[in-house]
Amino acid sequence: MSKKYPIISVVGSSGAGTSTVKATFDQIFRREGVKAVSIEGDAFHRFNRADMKAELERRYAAGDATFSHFSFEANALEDLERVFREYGETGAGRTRHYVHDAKEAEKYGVEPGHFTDWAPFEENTDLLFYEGLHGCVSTEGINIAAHADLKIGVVPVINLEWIQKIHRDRAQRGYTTEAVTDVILRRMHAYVHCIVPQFSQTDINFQRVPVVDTSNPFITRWIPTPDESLIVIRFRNPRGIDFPYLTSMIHGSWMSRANSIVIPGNKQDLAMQLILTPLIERLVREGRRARA
Ligand SMILES: Nc1ncnc2c1ncn2[C@@H]1O[C@H](COP(=O)(O)OP(=O)(O)OP(=O)(O)O)[C@@H](O)[C@H]1O
Ligand SMILES: O=C(CO)[C@H](O)[C@H](O)COP(=O)(O)O
Repeated sequence: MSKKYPIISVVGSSGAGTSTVKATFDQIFRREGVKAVSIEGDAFHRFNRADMKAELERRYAAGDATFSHFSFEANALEDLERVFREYGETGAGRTRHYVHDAKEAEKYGVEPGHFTDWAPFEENTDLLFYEGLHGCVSTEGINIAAHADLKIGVVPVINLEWIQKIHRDRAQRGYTTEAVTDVILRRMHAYVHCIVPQFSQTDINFQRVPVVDTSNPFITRWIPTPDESLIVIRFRNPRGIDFPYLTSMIHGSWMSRANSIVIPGNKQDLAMQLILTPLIERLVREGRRARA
C-alpha cells in the first residue's frame, strides 16, 4: 500500500474481461484528469511462446501435468512484486508487452509469441494500473496483493468465462475451439490453486452471470450479450458504501446480501463509474497531497 504512489490491480482469468474493464478505467482517468501508467499481467510471463512450449513438454515428460500460464512458476512474479513495490515507493518502474497476434505484432513491431523490450514508465504519474492474471497473488514468498491499494476481481461464472475465452481466442488469436478447450483443461489445476484464491484478496468483485442457457459452453454461437446477463457486485468491506444511492441510480438493481448488489448486465459501465470514481478520486487526491 502506498499513499504517495497508489496502485490499482484488476485481476481476472484469461478471457474474463479485464481488458474490457480497462476501457472503463481509462474513461474515468481521462474524465477526472488522472495520469495513469498501465501494465499488463502477460508482460510478466516467464517464457516466450516457444520456450513455454518446451518447458511444458519438459515438465510433462517429468510427470507434471499441472503446469500452465496460470501457474505461479510460469510467471516472473518476483519481478511483478518488485515493480509494484518500486512504483509504490518512487513512482518509477518498467514494463513490456507480450505480443499475442498479428494485430499486436504490427503495433509493437515484434513477432507474435515474443516480448517487446522492457521500457521505463513515464514520469510524474498519479497511479499505476495493472490488469491481468496475478495482480492479487499472496502466497509463500510473494505478496503482490499487499502492494495494491484498490483490488478488483473480474469473474464471470465459469461457463461464461470459457465462452468469452473461446470466442476471443478464435476471433482474435487464430486458435481453434479444440485448441482453446485443451488450454482450458490444462490450466484447470492452476486455475483452482493460483487464480481463484486471489478473489478473496480483492476489495470488489464483478461477477457476470448469464440469464440464457450456457450449459454447453463449447458450442455456443455467440457470447451472451450485456442484455442477457446480470452482474453480482460484492464488496469485501461494505462499510462506507452508499447502497441506497447505488440502487437508486442503477435502474433495475437490488441488494442480494448485506455486501452485494445485483445489476442488469447493460449497466456494468455505469455501475463501475459510480462505484470506482470516488475511490479513484480519493487515491489520487491523497497521493498528490503526499507528494506535494
Ligand atoms: N461485460 C461483457 N459483456 C459482453 N462481452 C464481454 C464482456 N466482458 C468481456 N466480454 C468479451 O469477452 C471476451 C474476452 O474479454 P477480454 O479480452 O477483455 O478478456 P481478458 O480478461 O482481457 O483476457 P486476457 O487476459 O486473456 O487478455 C471479449 O470478446 C470481450 O468482448
Ligand atoms: O491470454 C493469455 C493469458 O492471459 C494467453 O493465454 C497467454 O498470454 C499465452 O498466450 P499464447 O499461448 O497464445 O502465446
